[in-house]
Amino acid sequence: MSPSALFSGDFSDLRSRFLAAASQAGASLVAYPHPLHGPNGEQLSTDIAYLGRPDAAKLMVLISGTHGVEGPFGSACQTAWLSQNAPWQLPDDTAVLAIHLINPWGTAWSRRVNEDNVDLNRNFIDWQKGPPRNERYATLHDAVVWRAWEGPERERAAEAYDAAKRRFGGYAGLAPMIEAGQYAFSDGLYYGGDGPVWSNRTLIEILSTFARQASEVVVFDLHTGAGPYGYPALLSVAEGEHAGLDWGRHIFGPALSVVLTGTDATTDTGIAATATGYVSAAVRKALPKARVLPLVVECGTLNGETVIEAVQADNWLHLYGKVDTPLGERIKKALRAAFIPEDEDWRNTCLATALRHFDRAFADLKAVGGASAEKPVPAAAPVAVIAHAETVHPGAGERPALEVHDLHKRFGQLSVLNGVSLTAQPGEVVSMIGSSGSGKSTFLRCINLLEQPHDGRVVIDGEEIRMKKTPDGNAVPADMRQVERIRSRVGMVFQNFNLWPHMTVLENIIEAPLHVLKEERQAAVDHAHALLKKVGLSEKHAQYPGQLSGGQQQRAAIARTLAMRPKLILLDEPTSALDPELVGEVLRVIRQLAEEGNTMILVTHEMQFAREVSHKILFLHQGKVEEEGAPADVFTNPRSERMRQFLARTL
Ligand SMILES: Nc1ncnc2c1ncn2[C@@H]1O[C@H](COP(=O)(O)OP(=O)(O)OP(=O)(O)O)[C@@H](O)[C@H]1O
Repeated sequence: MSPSALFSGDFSDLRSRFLAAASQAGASLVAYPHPLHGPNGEQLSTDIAYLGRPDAAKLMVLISGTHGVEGPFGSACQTAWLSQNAPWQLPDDTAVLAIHLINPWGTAWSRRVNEDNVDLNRNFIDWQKGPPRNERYATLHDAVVWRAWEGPERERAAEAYDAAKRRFGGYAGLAPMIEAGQYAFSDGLYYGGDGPVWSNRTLIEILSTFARQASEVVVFDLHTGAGPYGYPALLSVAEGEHAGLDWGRHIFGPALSVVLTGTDATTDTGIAATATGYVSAAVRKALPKARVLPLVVECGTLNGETVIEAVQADNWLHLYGKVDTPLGERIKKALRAAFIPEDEDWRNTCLATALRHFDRAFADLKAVGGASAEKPVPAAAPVAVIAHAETVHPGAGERPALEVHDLHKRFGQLSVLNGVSLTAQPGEVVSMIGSSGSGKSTFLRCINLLEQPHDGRVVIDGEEIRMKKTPDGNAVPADMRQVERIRSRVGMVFQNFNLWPHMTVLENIIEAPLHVLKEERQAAVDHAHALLKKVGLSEKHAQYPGQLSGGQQQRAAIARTLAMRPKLILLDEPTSALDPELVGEVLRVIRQLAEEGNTMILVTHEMQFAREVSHKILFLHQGKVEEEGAPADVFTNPRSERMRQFLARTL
């Protein structure tokens, strides 16, 4: 395989090449499954390969995919270096840890950010202290984030952008303000998040498992997209001087550029010296006793303004556009080209330079304190899979969270459900899609008996709702106490929020826990505050629903649902009553619930979101399941003509 071919293919190709090279090298492999899947329905994970003794004091770490779409470069470097040095010989005191695609979602979906629109390299801040403020970005936000691809709003944004460029000395003056990262606009560029994201938590877990023993550590974080085209730069990014930087200067001399970051710091390397929250900071913080040399290989591609335009367009596409359209495909292609050019020379140069840096650093690492004898690497343990508590894959072998068999419902003469069945395993997200009037909402309402089905069975968490027949042949619940009990385990989020207008947000949330679950008041209040923090509404607890935006009301409604600790959450078009700019904040909360392993049945018209977040899609047509399956199958290869027509209308 030619070196440049190591860059090609999708997430699964990169992953299988890395795993093959790592096993050939004799590495122990561990997979950290990501809670979401890729565009082809593939299971996503961050994989690690560890070569050497577990107690090795000297450790070389290679990280790829911090910015998802840049992943193919880092992956190619890892795969090539592991293959090039096979069969591996290592001294007893030296080990290698390759962390493959730390933001696997971003690589799989070709996004620079992660599943929460977060720039991972701005997320490693000290969250105890709270995020820094970026007032300058706030003044630019409306100029770089627009809701419509064309039209007056986009034109106004373009004018504002040009005016800002004139005011701040061109794009070069603007870039440090935008790229510094910001923590106030979750739909914005270089958003650092509102807490540690999955990739952040996973990296820290990996380091504390595999690097804790090491006292001398070299870390390479592999990037593209900044600096001159095809000219890989070697950088070390730090908030201040430390021993690792001197070590780096000693190894690389003038080939290493040290970038000291700070609010008004500058650099000519193409990366943002104004930013905080870099991986480099995280590694040093995670390994406080070690001497750490954090290095970045940064391969320049297109000029900075073209790169940021590609990122901006992708941000629009993800928030307001549709990926599966000619425009969507054009935007994705431009984004990929801005980070991984289809250019054999660029690829070969970047790869060869990175491998040289690895070799040089590794030679010095082995020599620290005197080189020990090299020996063949011992046989590796088989692949292990670490399932985080929060990412446990929907449960095989457990009883289903929900089973619905052959559900029928009529309104007068109108047959709305004509035998709908559905099974959801614990932790699964099932999305119901279909035209208006196809019966989706009615189906949800029948599950918790807000509507009474005429026939069929509903089993929730193993308990079947007992029904009896009336003299006219209809089915009604046999035991209303059972219905109440089961209902208390099923949360429902409505299109129109349904908050009590005369109660504050906090009172809305504690109402049912106090009266239905009989929780102690203080416990209910504490839980409510924790939930408000989770949905980003800590400040709003004393406000009344009428004082909140639609998106905030819906997030409060979600917190109220969660307060009942539901086994199953039903969401009935939770974003369709919202203005477009408020949809994203609610989808992000729902996505977080999915990542945390909540079982959810979601009725939605947000196709891209359904595709990304669901394990299963059900397409209803005239009260029947017309098509069902994994999102990648249903959206990419619809079997029925009706589904094809529906997608053509909605995508
Ligand atoms: N309470 C009711 N009484 C009479 N007809 C009803 C009632 N609720 C729903 N319907 C009818 O049942 C059909 C299915 O409605 P339902 O709301 O389940 O569809 P849907 O697929 O959720 O549509 P949408 O996407 O527009 O919300 C529609 O024709 C609707 O008018």
